[in-house]
Amino acid sequence: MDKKIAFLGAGSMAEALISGLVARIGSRPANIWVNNRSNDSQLERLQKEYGVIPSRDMPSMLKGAEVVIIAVKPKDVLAALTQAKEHLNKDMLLISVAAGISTASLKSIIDLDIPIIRAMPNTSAAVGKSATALSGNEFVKDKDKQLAKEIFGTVGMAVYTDENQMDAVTGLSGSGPAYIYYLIEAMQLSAEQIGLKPEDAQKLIIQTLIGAAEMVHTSDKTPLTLRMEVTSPGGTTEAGIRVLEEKGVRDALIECIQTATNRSSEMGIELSQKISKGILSN
Ligand SMILES: NC(=O)C1=CN([C@@H]2O[C@H](COP(=O)(O)OP(=O)(O)OC[C@H]3O[C@@H](n4cnc5c(N)ncnc54)[C@H](O)[C@@H]3O)[C@@H](O)[C@H]2O)C=CC1
Ligand SMILES: O=C(O)[C@@H]1CCC=N1
Repeated sequence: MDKKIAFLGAGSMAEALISGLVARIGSRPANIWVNNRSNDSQLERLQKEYGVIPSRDMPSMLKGAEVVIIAVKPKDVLAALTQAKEHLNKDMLLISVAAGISTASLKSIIDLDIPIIRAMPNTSAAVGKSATALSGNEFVKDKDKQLAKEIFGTVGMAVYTDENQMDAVTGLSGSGPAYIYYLIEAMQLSAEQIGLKPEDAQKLIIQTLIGAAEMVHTSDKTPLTLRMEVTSPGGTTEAGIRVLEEKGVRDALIECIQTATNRSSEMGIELSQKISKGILSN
């Protein structure tokens, strides 16, 4: 891709997207510009590792940029966009990955009628496996939708949805990798306790997860059917799953995703309040 892309923010999400873009679409690294608030060594590292251009000079960053991606924390969106807004124009596509922040809030900060896409990827973008949901404001045209889909499509799967679904997407798949890592951490701890060698356990855990994901992905069977196929009456799985049920793990997961979803919506409200009070700092 030959388009100039400017990243405002250079943290985990920006890096996951950059690494995916550079590795997968052969985006020319010299077309990817990136800034952050103050961490010079992080910018140097990104330059070294991916060949992208670090810059804190907003006019140079945004001059000729066709896509501007906001990848700062939700609480920093107002400050970052306030700094950028006079260099934005209607030929640009603004994409925000900030959790909870609506396209209406973004538009009210920049005060410009330009296409804005709210995206919710996840950090598996770094390995080309993000699950990304996208939604756009009223100025988004088909070509903008295609461009965003191309960008996020190169780092995984990308689908369009209604903006009112985005908080739920954030709670489910935006935060989702962390839930899976949490499960892996627990499996690692238990492997230690049951006396497995850590290096064997690691390989077994990873392959078990990949295999189960692949089964759900490719099989016509429901997860329940697949689970029942593992569960022999009176056997090990039944004994293990009984503990999960007794401890309320299913309910805990449901509550976890609901709470993350609620938090996304709260973060949106917090930003709206800051915008209406004109508070730029954290
Ligand atoms: N980490 C994740 O799994 C995901 C994160 N997101 C969203 O991505 C955004 C970034 O998250 P992370 O990368 O995890 O955060 P992070 O804390 O790793 O990175 C944030 C970056 O923004 C920079 N920054 C702060 N204020 C700035 C300003 N005024 N101008 C320019 N840069 C500024 C920081 O220096 C840092 O480089 C958040 O809004 C988050 O909701 C979305 C999906 C998944
Ligand atoms: O924890 C967060 O707020 C961000 C949004 C989705 C994943 N990480």
